[in-house]
Amino acid sequence: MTVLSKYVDRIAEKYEQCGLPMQAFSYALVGTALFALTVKVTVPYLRNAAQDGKNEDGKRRRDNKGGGGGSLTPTEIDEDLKLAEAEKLLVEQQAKNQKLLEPGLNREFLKQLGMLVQIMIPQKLCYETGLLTVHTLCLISRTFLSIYVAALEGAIVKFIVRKDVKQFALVLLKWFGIAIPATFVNSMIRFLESKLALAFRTRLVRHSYRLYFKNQNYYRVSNLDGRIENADHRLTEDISVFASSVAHLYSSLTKPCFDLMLIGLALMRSSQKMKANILLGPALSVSVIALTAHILRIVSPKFGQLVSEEANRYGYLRHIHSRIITNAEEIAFYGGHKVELQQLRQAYNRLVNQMNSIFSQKLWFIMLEQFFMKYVWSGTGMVMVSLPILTGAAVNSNINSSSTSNSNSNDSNVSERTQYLTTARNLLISAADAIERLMSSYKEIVALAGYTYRVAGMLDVLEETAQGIYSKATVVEHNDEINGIIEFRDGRPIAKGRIIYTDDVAGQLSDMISLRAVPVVTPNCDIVVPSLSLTIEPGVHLLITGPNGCGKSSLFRILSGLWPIYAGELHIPRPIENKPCMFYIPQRPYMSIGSLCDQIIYPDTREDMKRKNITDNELMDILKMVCLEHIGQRDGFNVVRDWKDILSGGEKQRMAVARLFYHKPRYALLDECTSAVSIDVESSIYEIAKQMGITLLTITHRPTLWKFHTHILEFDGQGGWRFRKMDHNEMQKEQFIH
Ligand SMILES: Nc1ncnc2c1ncn2[C@@H]1O[C@H](COP(=O)(O)OP(=O)(O)OP(=O)(O)O)[C@@H](O)[C@H]1O
Repeated sequence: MTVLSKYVDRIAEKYEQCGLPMQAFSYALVGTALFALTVKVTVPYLRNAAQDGKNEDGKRRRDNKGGGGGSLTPTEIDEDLKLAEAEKLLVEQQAKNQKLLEPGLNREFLKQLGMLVQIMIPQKLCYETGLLTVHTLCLISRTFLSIYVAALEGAIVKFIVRKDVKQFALVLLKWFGIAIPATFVNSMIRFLESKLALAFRTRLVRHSYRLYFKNQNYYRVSNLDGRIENADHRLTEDISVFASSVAHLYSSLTKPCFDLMLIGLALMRSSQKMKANILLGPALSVSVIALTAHILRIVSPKFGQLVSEEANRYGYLRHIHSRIITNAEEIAFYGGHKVELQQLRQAYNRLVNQMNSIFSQKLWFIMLEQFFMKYVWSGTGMVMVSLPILTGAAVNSNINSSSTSNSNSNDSNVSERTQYLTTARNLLISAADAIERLMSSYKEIVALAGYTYRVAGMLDVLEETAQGIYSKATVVEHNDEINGIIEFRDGRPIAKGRIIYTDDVAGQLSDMISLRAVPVVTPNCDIVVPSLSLTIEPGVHLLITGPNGCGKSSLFRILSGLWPIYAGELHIPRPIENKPCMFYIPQRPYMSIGSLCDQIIYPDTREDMKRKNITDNELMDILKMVCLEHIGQRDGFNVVRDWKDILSGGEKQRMAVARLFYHKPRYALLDECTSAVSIDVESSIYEIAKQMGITLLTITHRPTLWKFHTHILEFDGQGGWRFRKMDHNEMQKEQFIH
């Protein structure tokens, strides 16, 4: 800045020599700056207007397409249409997002923050309040130390002016002595801030993990509800940033407040010493600060909204990355890297755009902020410091008495004033620093509002989904009722169906599963089957068939309680801890992290296994039943491996069946779970399952499995179905085929 102003001065002098007055040069400079600012403000609007014009033009050309008026080629028109469609979707999405509450410094933010604080500090006396107390004490002592150091520095200058070497050395020693506790307190403040952030984060993580796993929320949130796109990002990154931001804000708000209070008092005291008006300086500074703060508040960009959007886009980028990692093999087989790369680039570009927009908004805001804080406040500070000397009674009396007093007393007065000036200057620098921190805390508070919105929003959604309240953009129109099946309230479908545990009926334990007029409805509110009624008892081995997408797997989702029941009644046995009533095996089995033993006993733990008195030998027997004993012999039961990659598709399916034999449930929900298993092993698996007394509910397209079932449920793909006992010929279907 100094170099620039010197340069400007030199140029102005040069022009003055050439006859151009300095004033005209200043006008030209200010005019250019104003012009640049006008261009900066208006160009985006002009650009938007031009874009709107272009869109209109494109629309007109598309409209003219039928009349043959446009000169575009069919490919260009196609591209144009696609772009317009994509833009429309984006605008709709943005409009929807804007309708939702915008994060910012408002009542909703305070409410959400209050709710999160209650989670982070659950009791008056807890670890977090202890940390907060020690932290606060450190912050207060740091302020006292700053004031003491400022006073010492004033005294040092006074003794230098007086040429008092002995006193100077003494005060300098004191100054060094105070440096040790001062630096320790500084370091302690940072340490406590980090500890506080970690403590808050731990409380929040524990709370949100508990919610995330309540009532299968991890499934519901991503499948049945559309409000949280990347739960993983919110549960990790957002919580961490929120906790750090709260802890940092605590110190960056309280410390400057203490500073201001105590420094203000110290300044007033030293003004009083100089016999000056103690209210004039503070009144002037308060009015200047209030005015500048007000201006900054008005022109401040909406940082909360900007930060929240940035976090959204960052989350989406991570989501695309994790999708690629999860589906790497499939993508590699398809050679889909071009599409995936494009998606990754698009996601990254969107993040970059958002960050660029934040940077450019910050550029002007920080410029204004710095101007106020560095120049306007410094000027006010100078006036404040000089006021007691210029208007102080001591000064006037000194001037009046100067003719009569001796030179010694004059020296003493000068040194006193120098001490006052040095101390006041140091205190003012600390005060200005405190106010600057307070002002920049405003930006942090607004950014915190963005994170609060994301974290509190996630907890709200988790609470709601745990209670079965979902919100998802459905493809169907929200009529009050769809075919008399789904009822909507406030745009949300109501799950009116009932789940009744069979032991609730007349207090008798029954193993029966019964559906009474239950519709099969997808999370998008598509009705796949309007009404389904059937009863399955132990020993009723049911084969479920039908075309793709007819609702076979959806029936299992309803039986397992994953999808809500919108009407009718579902009677199922009450689930008992450690003894599952129904056990589901999907086509692509899930391999957990851990050893071979962990794979077989999943979702049991080793402790559960011990409690059930199951030994490694029994596990080996189970492996033999599914023809996987060679894996047990090769790797043992305790070696941790990445089973997802080590086992082949068929082996993974057999491992899943091993789980079934370990748990021995009353009902097995088998969703094409042996499609990659050889036919002979598959038959033996079904035989063993029946011998164990497990009732089979099988979805399959393989006729070889028909003989293991007694009943059949056929979906026609149009919402119709037929449930009946299989006749003898159907059971022997395999023989006819061979
Ligand atoms: N999570 C979901 N959200 C929305 N719709 C879904 C969801 N899962 C399935 N559907 C839809 O529900 C319908 C029935 O799906 P379901 O998985 O039950 O089919 P299926 O009969 O098992 O088919 P397949 O034989 O191909 O496995 C399909 O139209 C499908 O698009």
